[in-house]
Amino acid sequence: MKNDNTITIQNLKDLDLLVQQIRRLEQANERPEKKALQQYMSVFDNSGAPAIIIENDMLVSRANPKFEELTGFTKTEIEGRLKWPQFLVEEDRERMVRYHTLRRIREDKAPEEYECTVVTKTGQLKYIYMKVGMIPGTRRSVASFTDITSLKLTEQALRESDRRLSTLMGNLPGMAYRGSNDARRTMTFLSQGCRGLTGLDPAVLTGADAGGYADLIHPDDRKMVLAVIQKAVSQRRAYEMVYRIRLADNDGEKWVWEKGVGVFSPEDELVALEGFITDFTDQKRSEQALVQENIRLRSSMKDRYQFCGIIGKSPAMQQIYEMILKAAASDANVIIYGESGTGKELVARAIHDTSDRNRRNFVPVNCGAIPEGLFESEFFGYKKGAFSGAHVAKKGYIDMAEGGTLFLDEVGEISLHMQVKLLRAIDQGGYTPLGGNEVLRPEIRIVAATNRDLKMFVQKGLMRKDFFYRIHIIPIHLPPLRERKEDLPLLIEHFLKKYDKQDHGELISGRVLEFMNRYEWPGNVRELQNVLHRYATLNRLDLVDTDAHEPEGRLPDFRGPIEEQADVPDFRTAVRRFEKALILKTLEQSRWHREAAAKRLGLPVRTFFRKLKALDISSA
Ligand SMILES: Nc1ncnc2c1ncn2[C@@H]1O[C@H](COP(=O)(O)OP(=O)(O)OP(=O)(O)O)[C@@H](O)[C@H]1O
Repeated sequence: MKNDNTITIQNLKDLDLLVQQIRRLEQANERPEKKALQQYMSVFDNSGAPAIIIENDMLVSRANPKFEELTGFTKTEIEGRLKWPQFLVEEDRERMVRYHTLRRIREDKAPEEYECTVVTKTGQLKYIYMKVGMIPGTRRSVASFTDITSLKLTEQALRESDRRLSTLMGNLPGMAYRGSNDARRTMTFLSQGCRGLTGLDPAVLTGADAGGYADLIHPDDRKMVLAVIQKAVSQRRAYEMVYRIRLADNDGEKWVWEKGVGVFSPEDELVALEGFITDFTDQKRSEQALVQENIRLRSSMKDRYQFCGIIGKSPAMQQIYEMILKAAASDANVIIYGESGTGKELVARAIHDTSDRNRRNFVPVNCGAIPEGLFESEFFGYKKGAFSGAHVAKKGYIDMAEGGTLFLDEVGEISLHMQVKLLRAIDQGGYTPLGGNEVLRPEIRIVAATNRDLKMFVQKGLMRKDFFYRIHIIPIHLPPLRERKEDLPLLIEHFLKKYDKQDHGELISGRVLEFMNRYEWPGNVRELQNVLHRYATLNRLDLVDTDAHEPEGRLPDFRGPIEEQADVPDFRTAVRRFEKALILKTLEQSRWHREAAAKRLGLPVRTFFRKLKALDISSA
């Protein structure tokens, strides 16, 4: 505090200084001169905080303008007329009188600072925080106030909303939580719903030496739960999952549904996880019952001639349908063996579509078409700027398949080096997108496919044993078309219906059908599909005869497209038709082995696959 007239008491600290100053003058035995006193009184009056001087008999002898403002009484109404307790609510009076008396017996006996409630002239209540000190050598005290009404009201509103929230949470059919992001899932708060859900009192799980919530999670689900949380938190998004918990006292288990989110500080540090967990047992049980019922119904269906878009009613295909349903009901990895064109991808899709992953992605990857150098970026993705040319971040296949199915077609083409990386990614180790630093732990199911003998690959050292055993859990062997000729009529009918706008179906004579029946179908269903597609669009039936004898009247052979297409409208169309015919012919010669066809044409595998797509051959 400075010693001039411009000084004001801005707050309680200034009041302290004022009292100390008076005390010093007293101690120095220098009676404050009239002028100095006047100065102090002026400071008192100009104080930014309400202040009063209280006499021994509790009469207020001086009040500053701020106090007038606070209470609505004027100086004339207050000074020498009103006693301090008269400004207080009934409940506070006794306490204030006690402090007042104590302070005069021994100053340090009474608290210096406290809260009380003042009643204004109009009867309004004001919450105040006050500080009181004795004026040395006198029986007077000086009190200064801070109006904390709005603070108190906010506090009350907060308490009320807290109360309402906890009533609400207490009555919810589940438990709300706040906890740390650690492997034990330490909880700092659990709503009362904890008892109903887990059989445990919230205090048991939140106390200082409580075991973490992770202990309640079923051991088979724990890894998945932690991985889902880590992944969501690292991507700043909410997590949601269904898993099992074990109940207290070995009282069985429950399925629960959890949804939560990471809470971040303004400095962007993860401070907690908050969310909600609710009983999901009934829903899960009815879902499981439905899947079982589905399996039962489907298994009991006799003579199924098609399943999830797969055509075939041979006993071999019936067995495949059973296998698909069994694989769909489990979460284990699947490997599909079969020659090219037997429908391995169709089977993989059917497993995905009938499993409870069907709301997430099915991501097909042709491992044979990815050059070694691009493998990592294709599978793991990359961040923007990870390498020159990475102008935008790109998701990898693994991330795209999160929660769903990753279909690894031609899995035998994956190099040993990449097998290690993939294995680590899908097991505990996780993976990091190129140019990134967070470790992602995927939750995917792998369905792989191959037309090679993978056991032989392992023996020859072309496939790692651990990788093989990781993917070879449920094997499905798709029979080639020549071993299920009884499916031919159904397939022919199906494809002609699909492609034939002019209804050539009737034009396929008995002799041609017979020929088709004897034909070996090296390209399996894909070849049959392409032959019929061409037949429907070009009115030509091309088959490369192997051992079968052609029917009388010969099927038309492959002919040069230019002579045949005399009505070519332009150069580009002509080139396109030529390319298509050439590729089809080469595919036939390579028994529909696409890599072999690419090699024969001297094209890089990727380019060849692009062409197949552009010319609509792969989907034909
Ligand atoms: N049983 C079937 N019913 C209907 N269409 C089928 C059937 N089998 C295969 N197809 C069709 O044949 C084509 C090839 O099938 P798919 O791609 O699933 O075979 P694949 O075994 O994965 O072949 P590849 O090993 O060459 O990748 C697809 O267009 C598919 O729709």
